[in-house]
Amino acid sequence: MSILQPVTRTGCGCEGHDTSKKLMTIDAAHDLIGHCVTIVDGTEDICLGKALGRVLADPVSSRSMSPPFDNAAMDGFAFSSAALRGDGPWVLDVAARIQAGQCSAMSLVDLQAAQIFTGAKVPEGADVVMMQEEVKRTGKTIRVATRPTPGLNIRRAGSEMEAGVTVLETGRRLDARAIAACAAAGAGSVTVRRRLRVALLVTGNEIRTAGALRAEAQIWDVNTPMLTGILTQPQIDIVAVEQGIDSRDGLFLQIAELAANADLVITTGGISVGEEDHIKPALLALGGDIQFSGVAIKPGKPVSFGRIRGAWWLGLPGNPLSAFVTWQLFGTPIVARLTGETERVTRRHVVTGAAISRKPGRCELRPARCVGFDGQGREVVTFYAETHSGHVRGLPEADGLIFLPADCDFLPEGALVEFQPFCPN
Ligand SMILES: Nc1nc2c(c(=O)[nH]1)N[C@H]1C(S)=C(S)[C@@H](COP(=O)(O)OP(=O)(O)OC[C@H]3O[C@@H](n4cnc5c(N)ncnc54)[C@H](O)[C@@H]3O)O[C@H]1N2
Ligand code: MOO
Repeated sequence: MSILQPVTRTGCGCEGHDTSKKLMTIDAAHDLIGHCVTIVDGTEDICLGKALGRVLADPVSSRSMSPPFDNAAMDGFAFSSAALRGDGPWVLDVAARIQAGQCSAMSLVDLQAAQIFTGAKVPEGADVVMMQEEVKRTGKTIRVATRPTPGLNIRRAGSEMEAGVTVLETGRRLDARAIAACAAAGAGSVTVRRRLRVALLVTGNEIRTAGALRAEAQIWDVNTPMLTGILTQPQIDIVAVEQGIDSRDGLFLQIAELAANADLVITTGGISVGEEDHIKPALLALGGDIQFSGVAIKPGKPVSFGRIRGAWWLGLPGNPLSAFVTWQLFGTPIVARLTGETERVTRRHVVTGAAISRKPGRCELRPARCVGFDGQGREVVTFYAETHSGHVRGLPEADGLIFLPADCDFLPEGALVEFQPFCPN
C-alpha cells in the first residue's frame, strides 16, 4: 500500500507553489517517520570504556554519593576552626600529612593541623582547609592570621550527587560528557541499544571510485565515501556498502539481499522519474511499501521513504548535495527513532549576512556558515549565492542549513531565518 498524503497544512509553505500534488511538506514527512518508525529490539550490557556513541536502554543511577567523603579542595592545612579561640594570629602543630587516597588514622584535637593535599579525605576533627599560601609554615608549626569560615575549602560528601539519583535517562546518546557523568556515578557498565544494521546501495553506472580511472562520460563517486563517513558511528553497524546495477532486475536482487540483513537500507540515485530510475520499480516488485516519495524541498525533492520486507528504506537523491541535505533532514531522525535516541531540539534562529534573491516554489535548505554576531547579539550566517544540488565543494565551510521559506523570493540582509546545525559526522 502506498500512503501519499495530500498536503493539508501550511508548514513551511512549500506545498503552495509546487506543481506536483504528491510533494509533501517537511513537517508531514517528519510526522510520518515519527508515526511509523519504532525502536529496534535488543539491548546489550557493555563496559563504559566501549560505550561512546551508544544509546542508553536503561537509565543510569549513582551507585554512591559523589564525592564519597569530605575532601580538600586545595593543598593546605586542615584543622578545627573552633580551636582558634580569642583573636589571632594562632600557632598550630602540624601533626599529620595526608595525601589523596590516604585515610588519616588520627583525629585532630585542639590546635593540631594536618598538612593535606587536594582530593585527600579531611581528617576527623577538622572543619576547614586553609590554602598553604595563606599560612606561614615554620618547621612543624603553622601560623594562621585570619579566622576561616567553617567549611572553607571542603568539598562535602554528596554535594555533587546523592546515592541512587538518576544521572542519565534512557535514550541518551553517550558522548564524552555523558560518559563523564556515568563514571562519576560509578557506572562501570551500561545497558545500551544494540547497534543498528545499515546497508548502503549507491546507484549510477556513471560513477567510479574517487581518483580511479574514468571514461569520458563518467564521474567520481561522492555519495559512497560521504555516506560511509556519515554512517561511521558507534551505534551503527554498516553491514554492506554496494554499488547498484542500473537495472530493475539487478536492483531487485541486490535490495532483496540487503533488506534481509539490515534494519535500514539507504539507496542513492535512481529515484526520479526517468526511464533509468529503477529503485522504486524494484522496490515495488519486492512488495515494498512506499510511505512517501517527493518532499517540497530544494535540494532533495525526490527523497523517498518506505519499507522493504523487514527493513526500512530511505531513498536519497543521486545529486550529492541533495543526498547530504536529505540525510540531515530525514536520515538523522530515522536513525534516532530506530536506536531510541531522544532527539534534542537544535534548530535555532540566525540572521542572513547578505540579501537573498531566489526562485520561490520549494522550501530551500541552503548550507550556511556561522560567522559571528550582529550589533543586537544575533548570530549571523553567510552562504553561497545559490544552491546547486550537485555541488559539495562549499560543504566543509558550512556549519548547518538555513531554511528559506517556499514562497519567499527575496530576503534582505539581516532577515531572521531558521538554522539547523549539521549532525556531528
Ligand atoms: N524529468 C525530471 N527529471 C528530474 C527531476 C524531475 O522532477 N523531473 N528531478 C530532478 C531532481 S530535483 C533530482 S535531485 C534528480 C534526482 O535524480 P535521482 O535521485 O534519480 O538521481 P540520479 O538521476 O541517479 O542522479 C542525479 C545526478 O547525481 C549524480 N550522481 C548520482 N550518484 C552520484 C554519486 N554517487 N556521486 C556523484 N554524483 C552522483 C548523477 O550523475 C546525476 O547527475 O533528478 C532530477 N531529474
Ligand atoms: O532535488 Mo534536486 O536535489 O532539487 O536537484
